[in-house]
Amino acid sequence: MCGIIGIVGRGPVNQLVYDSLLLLQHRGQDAAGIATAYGNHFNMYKAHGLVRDVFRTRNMRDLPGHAGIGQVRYPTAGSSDSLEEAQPFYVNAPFGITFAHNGNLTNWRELRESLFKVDQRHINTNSDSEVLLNVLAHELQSAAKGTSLDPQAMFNAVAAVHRRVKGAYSVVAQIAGYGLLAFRDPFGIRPLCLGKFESELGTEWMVASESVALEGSGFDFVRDVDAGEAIFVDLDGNVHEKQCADNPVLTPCIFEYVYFARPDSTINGVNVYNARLKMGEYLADKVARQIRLQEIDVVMPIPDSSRPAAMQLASRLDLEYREGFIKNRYVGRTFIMPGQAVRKKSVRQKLNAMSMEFKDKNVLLVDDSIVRGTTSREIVDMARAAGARKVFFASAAPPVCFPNVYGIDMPTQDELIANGRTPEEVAKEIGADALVYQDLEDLKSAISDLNPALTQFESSCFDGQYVTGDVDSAYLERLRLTRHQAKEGQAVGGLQFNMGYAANA
Ligand SMILES: O=P(O)(O)OC[C@H]1O[C@H](OP(=O)(O)OP(=O)(O)O)[C@H](O)[C@@H]1O
Ligand SMILES: NC(=O)CC[C@H](N)C(=O)O
Ligand SMILES: [Mg+2]
Repeated sequence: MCGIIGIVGRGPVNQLVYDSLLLLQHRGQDAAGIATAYGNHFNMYKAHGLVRDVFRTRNMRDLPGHAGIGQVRYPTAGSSDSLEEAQPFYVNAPFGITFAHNGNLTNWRELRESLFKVDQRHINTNSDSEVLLNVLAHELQSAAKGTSLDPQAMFNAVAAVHRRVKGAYSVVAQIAGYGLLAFRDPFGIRPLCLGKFESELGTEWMVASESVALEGSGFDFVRDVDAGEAIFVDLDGNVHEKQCADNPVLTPCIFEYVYFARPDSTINGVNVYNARLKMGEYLADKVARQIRLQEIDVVMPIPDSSRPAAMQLASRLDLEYREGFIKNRYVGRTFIMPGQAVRKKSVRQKLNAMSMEFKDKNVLLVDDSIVRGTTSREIVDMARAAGARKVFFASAAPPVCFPNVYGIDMPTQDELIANGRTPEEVAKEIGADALVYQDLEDLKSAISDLNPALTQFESSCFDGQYVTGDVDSAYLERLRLTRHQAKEGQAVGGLQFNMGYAANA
């Protein structure tokens, strides 16, 4: 999951983009980048690492301008090693565009081929985002009247993008000399919202993945960008908006509410913290049906993301709530780290069990989700080593059994611990005495209860239903093989593949 920011301000925006990216750091820890517009000239800097490590004073000084975009990356296509795949991206024609994307395209291979053979555009990385930028650039070129562009032409271009592209995409793009264009795919799978700030010099606008980035930077939340909608803010701060999809159906990723988003964000009218409290309530009722409550001495969260759900579960069941695991605040999120070895090592570095909370107790550990089982395996082990008698486990999300192709890096089924296993078998695998999973219907209700208008969700990792309609078993098998080949170090793409592709095509 990546985090994106776009700002049209009244003064220099480099610090503002930086500060907002810091507020989205939980969405991507691999690379960060900022591109600012100074008149018709773009300045850009991107590198691997956390925001605070990427930008030095000299880099910030080299980012002048009253408008800018930024991105924090969690790769789902290409690789985490390639700096060329870090964002923002830039193309020089038409007009000059800098671009940042959150999401993942499902038809990027087909698009890359048609871009090369028909549109005569060469893609030089394995990033689906570079493909998306080039589709946008091509459609802007087709929609523009000669050398000039108006908002209607931009909206026509976004409509054409919607017709060609499949998958998840929330986008911010700067068009040199014009302003900031932002849009969201017709299902609104990834979040995107708009905010404003009344400065002494006039209104400033910000588009961000999550509302926390707006509010934390002093901006007021205005609204979510609708599924399929495009918003254009010109360099004078005038806002133009248009629905560009033929048949938009808001179907947001349910995993944003479970894990990805910050609890203090509000997405599609639902506050994430409240949704997690509700998940705790529904989960409590299922725990009460499956485990004898007298057997549980204490409920504990697995920091950080499960805290609200665990707290509410304990309160509903009238059980004691304690924090037995202390988190090292200098270790990031383990799930979004690249590679299993580093994820496994980081769980131990990140969490430490305090024996006084575990000794001779039966504990119920609550996590927001169990995906590969990296965290739960280690945690159950740590709880026992700290003296726990019985270790029960509850997950605020249902079993994750299917790959995600829309911006979460879980591309193969065989890495998912619940794939092909019953909950009892997963319990055995992680070493727990019992395991309770949330039901999918209850998870959906936990969110819909807070906004009854929100009834449809992208929940493929739980139910195998892919909303874009182009993901079938053959697609998933190809994804699996690609991933296995990549792990074994075989050439499956990258720069050399692209060059070969160009030469042979
Ligand atoms: O089964 P797994 O593959 O281990 O994935 C699930 C775990 O990963 C996430 O935690 P993470 O450490 O990424 O972040 P958090 O501090 O926000 O909980 C999530 O909250 C679960 O704890
Ligand atoms: N998680 C995301 O949003 C990833 C964006 C893009 N697909 C990349 O890999 O860089
Ligand atoms: Mg966690």
